[in-house]
Amino acid sequence: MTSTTSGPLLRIAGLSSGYGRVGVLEDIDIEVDPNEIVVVLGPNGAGKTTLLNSISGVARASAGTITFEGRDITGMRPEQVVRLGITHCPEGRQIFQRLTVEENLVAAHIGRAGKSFEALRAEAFDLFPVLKERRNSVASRMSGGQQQMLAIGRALMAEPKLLMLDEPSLGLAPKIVHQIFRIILDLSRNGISILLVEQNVQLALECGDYAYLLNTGKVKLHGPAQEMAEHSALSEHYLGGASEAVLHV
Ligand SMILES: Nc1ncnc2c1ncn2[C@@H]1O[C@H](COP(=O)(O)OP(=O)(O)OP(=O)(O)O)[C@@H](O)[C@H]1O
Repeated sequence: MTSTTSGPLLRIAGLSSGYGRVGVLEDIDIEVDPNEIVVVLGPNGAGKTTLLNSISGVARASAGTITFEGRDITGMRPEQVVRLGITHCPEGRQIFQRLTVEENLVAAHIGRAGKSFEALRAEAFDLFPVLKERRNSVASRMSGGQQQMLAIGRALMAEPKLLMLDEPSLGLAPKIVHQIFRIILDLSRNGISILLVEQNVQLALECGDYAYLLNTGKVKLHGPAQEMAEHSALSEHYLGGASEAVLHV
């Protein structure tokens, strides 16, 4: 296992994966460059979450490779993957509902790259001042937007080089969604690469550098986000259930 810093940060080549004997992804190629925001779009059941689960070691690869910073991480356990600098912020947030903001942040600090808990907490509070205001509040008492901010704040406590966000805008009011997307842009400007699964096609493509469209476990379309945005009518149509033939145009 050699490690190099040249080339993409994350390279997925010929990946097929799933859960037990259930195959979901088939022959997927995806790359994320340093400082890039890569968007993954697709209808329900397309395999977007399974892609993130495959990278974080939750879903098992049956073929292909996942390489991070030149190191083959295929088949690594989730805790090993986190320690290498990949953090998965799952759909539905999955914060500890009964714990306070502060306790949630403490639980997520793994001391990966040597920054102290206090330094990382200060960074999270700078990004999300509401978390500082509500540091002693129990998570379940907070709004959906605040809980999403806590979920991202928690993910940052592991000092990721690559942050994977699964539908961070889900169920949130438009004003909060814009706030979350501004934070995502800030994170990428601060050197964190982002792999973003989103149903909000328009905002995701405005924010992203490159995008992939998944359906039935395969990459159907990919390209620079701006070019993909020109396909947005197609994507919207697609998200409503267009045929594969249309997508191959
Ligand atoms: N733990 C699991 N075990 C078996 N099959 C699963 C499991 N999780 C998901 N699947 C199946 O894998 C397929 C892809 O699901 P996945 O959650 O990756 O899609 P998605 O694109 O993220 O969809 P959504 O937008 O609804 O979250 C679906 O057919 C789903 O039923």
